[in-house]
Amino acid sequence: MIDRIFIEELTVFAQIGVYEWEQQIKQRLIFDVEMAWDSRQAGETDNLAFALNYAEVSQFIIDYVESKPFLLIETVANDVAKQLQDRFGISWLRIKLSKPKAVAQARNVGIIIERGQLT
Ligand SMILES: Nc1nc2c(c(=O)[nH]1)N=C([C@H](O)[C@@H](O)CO)CN2
Repeated sequence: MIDRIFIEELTVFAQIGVYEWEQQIKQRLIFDVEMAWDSRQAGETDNLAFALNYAEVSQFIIDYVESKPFLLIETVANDVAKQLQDRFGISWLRIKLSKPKAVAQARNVGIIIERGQLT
């Protein structure tokens, strides 16, 4: 299956980081997400019920990441991937998670993960 729903540059303000000073502030994380989804039924019926609702997925990511503190971006990416797969029935996804202010000399740093199988 080759269809994908994507979300680009979803911004979330999170308590994230390994250092003491990072526990006191919120920092910007940016998500780029690609999710495999068979879109044929939605496309044939024009019915959102058969679609992977990107608005719902976006809101879930925001609520989840804002709900608790994290140390590593690895944990955020891994947890969000697992939650999305379990809650929305997504067989494969790729998450690029950026923490743009983390290294002053770099434009951006982050992680890219893929989970599941492209069927
Ligand atoms: N691979 C990682 N390296 C680092 C992380 C991380 O989450 N994953 N985090 C930090 C600090 O929190 C940093 O962002 C503070 O500027 C350092 N390295």
